[in-house]
Amino acid sequence: MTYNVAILGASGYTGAELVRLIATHPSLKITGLSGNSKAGMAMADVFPHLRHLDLPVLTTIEEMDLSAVHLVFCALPHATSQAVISKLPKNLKIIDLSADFRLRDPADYEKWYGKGHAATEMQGEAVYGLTEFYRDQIKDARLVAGTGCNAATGQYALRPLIEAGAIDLDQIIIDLKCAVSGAGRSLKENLLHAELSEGAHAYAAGGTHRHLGEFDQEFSAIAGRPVHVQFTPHLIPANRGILATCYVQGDPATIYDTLNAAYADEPFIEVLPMGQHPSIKHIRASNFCHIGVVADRVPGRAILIAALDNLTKGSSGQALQNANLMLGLPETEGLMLAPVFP
Ligand SMILES: NC(=O)C1=CN([C@@H]2O[C@H](COP(=O)(O)OP(=O)(O)OC[C@H]3O[C@@H](n4cnc5c(N)ncnc54)[C@H](OP(=O)(O)O)[C@@H]3O)[C@@H](O)[C@H]2O)C=CC1
Ligand SMILES: CC(=O)N[C@@H](CCC(=O)OP(=O)(O)O)C(=O)O
Repeated sequence: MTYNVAILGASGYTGAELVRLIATHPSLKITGLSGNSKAGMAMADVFPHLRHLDLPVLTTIEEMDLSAVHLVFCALPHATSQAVISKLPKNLKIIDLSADFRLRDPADYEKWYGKGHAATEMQGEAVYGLTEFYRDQIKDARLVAGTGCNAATGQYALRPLIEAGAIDLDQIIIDLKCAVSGAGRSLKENLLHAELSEGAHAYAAGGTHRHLGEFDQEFSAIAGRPVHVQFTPHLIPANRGILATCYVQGDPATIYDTLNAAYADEPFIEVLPMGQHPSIKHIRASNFCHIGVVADRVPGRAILIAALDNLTKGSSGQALQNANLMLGLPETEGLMLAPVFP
């Protein structure tokens, strides 16, 4: 059977990445693509790298015919997303890539996003989209909330360790580097080539980045008590990729064994041999996440390094993995592409 899918926000980076991945998916057909300022344009004119594909023209969301669509990917900015999703037909399966349905508590949403949520009843219904940890719920979900890309990277390194009680919960530091496509395709001064290239800077230091809402929600739920990690992201002059270096207190060998056991059967999570360092070059444009464990020179301390592609495992690849589950398809379908190297 072929399932029809529509992509809202197809003229953005994650939307285009969804098109790239779905183009060779054996069971999905793209029947609708939306843009906002780009509505009315051909995808080939917005994204020349997709020129070889026979794709629908970008329309507005209002113009889109969803009557024969099985699943919608919503790759819109947060806040816009909740307004759009709350009006979609109730029979549609939806994967939201924005932040709008990641936080289960409306008060948390308001705290981290500075505005009340307009569809609080749907917040409770949404399943958090970190596939490896919510697989069974995702299979039966109508609405799945794709994770933040930074939040996903840190969680892959740390979740099994918190679950196993293998690290000190009050001494977790996540030092993360994010490539520029993480900020989306809209024009921002600090993303201009002249200001970005040869540079690197921290942002949202001091515990203000909104992905802390996801870390707090998820880590505290696993631990059964509040967990407040220290987290500072940095913008780096790369196009795609996230590298999270996490400093923890715990026995390195136990940490390594715990991660290895947790991910032994996971098709997309690779724990590297002890002591090896992941690189964003090794997961580029793929759905893989690499995790390295290094023992510190001081006993009882370890460094975890996780790398994934923000546009693939951090958003659109994750979304496709979840779509496969929601539609009863093999979870890895369309996603086993090797990373692009060099
Ligand atoms: N980039 C990343 O690495 C990640 C992004 N996300 C989240 O995914 C979502 C999409 O991100 P990304 O693709 O990077 O964003 P982009 O800025 O690249 O794209 C945004 C898309 O939304 C459309 N859009 C903007 N405003 C409106 C509106 N008012 N009504 C309808 N459509 C609108 C744009 O249309 P047009 O261009 O035609 O105006 C475009 O298609 C965001 O919520 C983001 O936070 C999540 C994880 C990672
Ligand atoms: C470089 C850069 O700006 N990166 C973004 C990553 C955004 C992301 O994961 O998406 P959401 O906005 O959907 O949470 C950031 O750190 O905010």
